[in-house]
Amino acid sequence: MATQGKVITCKAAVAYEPNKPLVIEDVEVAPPQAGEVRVQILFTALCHTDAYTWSGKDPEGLFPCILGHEAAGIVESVGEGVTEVQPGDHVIPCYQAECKECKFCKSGKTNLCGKIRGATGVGVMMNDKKSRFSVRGTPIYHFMGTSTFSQYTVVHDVSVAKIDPKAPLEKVCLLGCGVPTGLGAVWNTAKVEAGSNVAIFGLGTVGLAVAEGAKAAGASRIIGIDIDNRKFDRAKDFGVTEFVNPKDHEKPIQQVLVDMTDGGVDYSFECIGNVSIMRAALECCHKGWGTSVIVGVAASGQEIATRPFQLVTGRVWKGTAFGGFKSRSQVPQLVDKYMNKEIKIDEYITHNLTLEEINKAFDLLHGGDCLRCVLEV
Ligand SMILES: NC(=O)C1=CN([C@@H]2O[C@H](COP(=O)(O)OP(=O)(O)OC[C@H]3O[C@@H](n4cnc5c(N)ncnc54)[C@H](OP(=O)(O)O)[C@@H]3O)[C@@H](O)[C@H]2O)C=CC1
Ligand SMILES: N[C@@H](CCC(=O)N[C@@H](CSC=O)C(=O)NCC(=O)O)C(=O)O
Ligand SMILES: [Zn+2]
Ligand SMILES: [Zn+2]
Repeated sequence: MATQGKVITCKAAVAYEPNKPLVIEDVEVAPPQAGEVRVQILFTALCHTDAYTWSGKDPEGLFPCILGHEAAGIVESVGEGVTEVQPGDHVIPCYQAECKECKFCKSGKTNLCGKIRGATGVGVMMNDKKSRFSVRGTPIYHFMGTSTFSQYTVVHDVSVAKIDPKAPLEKVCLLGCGVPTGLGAVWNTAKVEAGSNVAIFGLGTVGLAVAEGAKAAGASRIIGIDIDNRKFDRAKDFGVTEFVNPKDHEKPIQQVLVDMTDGGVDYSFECIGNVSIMRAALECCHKGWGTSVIVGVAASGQEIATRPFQLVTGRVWKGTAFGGFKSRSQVPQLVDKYMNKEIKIDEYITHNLTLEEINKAFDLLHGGDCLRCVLEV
């Protein structure tokens, strides 16, 4: 490979300051060190979490940085000791690593991995605690261990899933975050059973993927809650059977749902990132067994609250990261499921733009029509 072992200069979208438009820059990307992989990113989507960090509300948000964590590409080169991928492999970068060796990975109880989390939380690589990105000599922080708003990125080898080379990268990039998160929240975290009543707060990509997962699990009532009535038509295609807009009711939304479901739902999912709604999602659950899963990411300083009596009387409060999927093992399986038409992806892609148009893509993300916007990088 002509570029192997050399610095690559390529285009990337740099976030210099919170809420200031991203700048398309010529970025220098250093070669991968031991245990690292340099990936040519071909397609990346935007997730609400990118907007959250860009907003300045993420306590781990560091600037200047290269955001992006829902992408697909091709391995350009690998560092010393990398055995599981090689140049030319088609891959999905995974912000939730899977080393298969740490106490988290070995526990069998979680998909969280501890091997590199300390480095990814401070925007650097594990080896030397430095960034592989720079612009005119100034280091640019990594983000979530992925930084996919760049034509080339460097990731840890434990953060890259090798996938079927026949899979269309412009579609399966979505398996880097939102769709698995929603499906896995239902299948892995809540373990919804057939016949259950489910409430989903927030009908964006993550909420709709929860609906898709709940339908596949055989849920009988799937109640979507959103503040925009236009969301319902689209949500029906993903499995939502009933729609509630809190603005149409005087009573608190949890009471509305309790009344609708003879005492509360079996499972609820908060897919917004709003701590008041997290409380409502818990309190709309049935006494004795109702389980609420927090999926949304809330801003720094926000805290959840409820009367402990809600838990004493049998409701369960849980959370999920990447839907509980073990990334390197299970992302390739999700790709296969998509190829076998067992899960949707195309239906979540409402817009397609290029990396140069990334600021327009962020504007779209805040409009009600956009689920996922895929950028050609
Ligand atoms: N735990 C994890 O691993 C992951 C968490 N996330 C988080 O999940 C959340 C959802 O992500 P994503 O689907 O991309 O985001 P979206 O913004 O697309 O979805 C959120 C939806 O909730 C709606 N909404 C906003 N306020 C309310 C309200 N008060 N009541 C009901 N609905 C409301 C929004 O409407 P409108 O568009 O009109 O504002 C939107 O349709 C985010 O917080 C994201 O950071 C994402 C991926 C992984
Ligand atoms: N830095 C953020 C962390 C936000 C968060 O919870 N991220 C999710 C993924 S959100 C994807 O779109 C996650 O996987 N969390 C587990 C983890 O190890 O980060 C903050 O501090 O708010
Ligand atoms: Zn995401
Ligand atoms: Zn691990």
